[in-house]
Amino acid sequence: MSQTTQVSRDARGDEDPLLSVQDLQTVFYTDKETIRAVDGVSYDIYRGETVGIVGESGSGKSVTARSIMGLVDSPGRIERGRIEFRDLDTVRRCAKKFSRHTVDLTDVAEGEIDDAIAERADDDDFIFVEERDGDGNITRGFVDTSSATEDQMRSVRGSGIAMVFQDPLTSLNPVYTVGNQIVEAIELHQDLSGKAAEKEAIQLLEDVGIPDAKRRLDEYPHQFSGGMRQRAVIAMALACDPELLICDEPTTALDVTIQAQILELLEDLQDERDLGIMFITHDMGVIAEIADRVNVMYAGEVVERAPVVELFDAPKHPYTEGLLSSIPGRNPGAERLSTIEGDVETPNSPATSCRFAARCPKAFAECEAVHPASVSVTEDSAVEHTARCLLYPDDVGREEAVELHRSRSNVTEDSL
Ligand SMILES: Nc1ncnc2c1ncn2[C@@H]1O[C@H](COP(=O)(O)OP(=O)(O)OP(=O)(O)O)[C@@H](O)[C@H]1O
Ligand code: NI
Repeated sequence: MSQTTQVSRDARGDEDPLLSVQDLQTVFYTDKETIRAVDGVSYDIYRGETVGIVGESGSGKSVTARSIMGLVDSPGRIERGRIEFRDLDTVRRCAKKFSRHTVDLTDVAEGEIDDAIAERADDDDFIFVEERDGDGNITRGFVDTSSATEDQMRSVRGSGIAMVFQDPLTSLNPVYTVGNQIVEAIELHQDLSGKAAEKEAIQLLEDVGIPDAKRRLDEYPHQFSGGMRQRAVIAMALACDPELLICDEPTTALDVTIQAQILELLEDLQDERDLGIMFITHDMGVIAEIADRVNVMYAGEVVERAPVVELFDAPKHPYTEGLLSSIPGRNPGAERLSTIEGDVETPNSPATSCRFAARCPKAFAECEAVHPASVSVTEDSAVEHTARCLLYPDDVGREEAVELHRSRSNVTEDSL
C-alpha cells in the first residue's frame, strides 16, 4: 500500500479523480453469442493510489482495462458509459491538437453539464472543457476515452495512460535490443533524441532496478530473465511519463520472490511520481499487498467495493467471502483450500437476477428474480463500501431489502 492508503472519497474533498469510469458497458458480438463482458461498471482512481480489480477468469477485468485504453476491437464495442481521464496536461494537449472535437462547457450551468455532455458525446467529440482561468487556460476538464478514435487515443496513451501486460513479450519486440525499444519510446513521447534519449533510457532502466543498465541496453529481450523483462516493460511504460499506469496481471507469470520485487518497484515508482495505478489480478494475496481500494468483479459487474483493509476484515458479498476463503493460510485448521464451486457464467443478456446466485451458498429465491443494485454496506459515511447483493442493507428486514433492490433494478448507476 502506498502512503495515501485508505483515503476515502470524502477525505479527498474537492479533488477530482484522475480517472472516472461511469456506467461502462462493453459488449462482444460473436457469431455464437453476445457477451456483455463489462456491464454497467463504475469506479474512480485518484492520483497516488492503487485501485485493485479482482475476480475470477472471465469476470471482465481485462476488457475494462482495454476499454480505458481504447483497445477494444471488433467484434467488441463500447455500448454505453463514459471514461473520464482528467489529467490536465493531456486535456490541454488534446484540446489544442483536436480543437474541432473539443466541447466547451464553461458556460453551462452545473446542473446541466451531464445533459450537455450526453448530447455531445458522439464519436466526433471527446474532449470536454469545464473550467478556464482568466487567460483562457483550461483548469478543469476531461478526455472521454470511450469515444476517442484510434488516432486520438494515440495522443492520450502517449503521455497520459500506459499499460503493462502479463506477458512482457507482448510489449517487447524480440528482434530489437531492449535499448532500441526504450529509446524509441522516449523519442516518440519526450522532446529528446540521440545521446540524450539514450541517457534517459539508461536512467529509466536504473529507476526500475536493472543493474548494469548501460550494458544491458544492447541486449535482446531473450537475454533478460522474466523478472528483468517485466522491469524493462515498466521502464518502457514510464518512457511516456504517464499519470495512470494500468497493470493487467503483471506478476502472474513470475515466481513469488520476483513478484514481490516487482510489486515493491511499482509502489516506489508510485510514490516518486504520484502515479494512479489500476492493478488487475485474480489473486487476493496480491491485492492485499498492493491495493489501497478494491473493486471485486463478477460476470461483468462490480459486486463489491471497499478500502482494502475493510474488504479483508469485513467482506460483505458472498462472492468476496468465497475468494477470501481460497487464500492459503487464511483458514488455519482448514484441511484444504475451499474454492467456489462452478464457473463464472457468461453474461449474455441483461441482468435480471444476481449473476452469482447459482453458485452462492447464501442465495434465496428472490436472488434468481431480482437484479441487485449496489448499496452501501457501512455505517461510516467517510468510507465507500458497497455491495451488489440482496442480503443488504442488513439492518432492515429481508423483504424490505429485496424491495429496495427491486425498485432500483431499472437504474444503472446506483448507490443507495
Ligand atoms: N475479443 C473477444 N471476443 C469475444 N469475447 C471476448 C473477447 N475478449 C474478451 N471476451 C469475453 O469477455 C469476457 C470477459 O473477459 P476478460 O478478458 O475481461 O476476463 P478477465 O476477468 O480479464 O479474465 P482473466 O482472469 O482470464 O484474464 C469473457 O467472457 C471473454 O470471453
Ligand atoms: Ni484478464
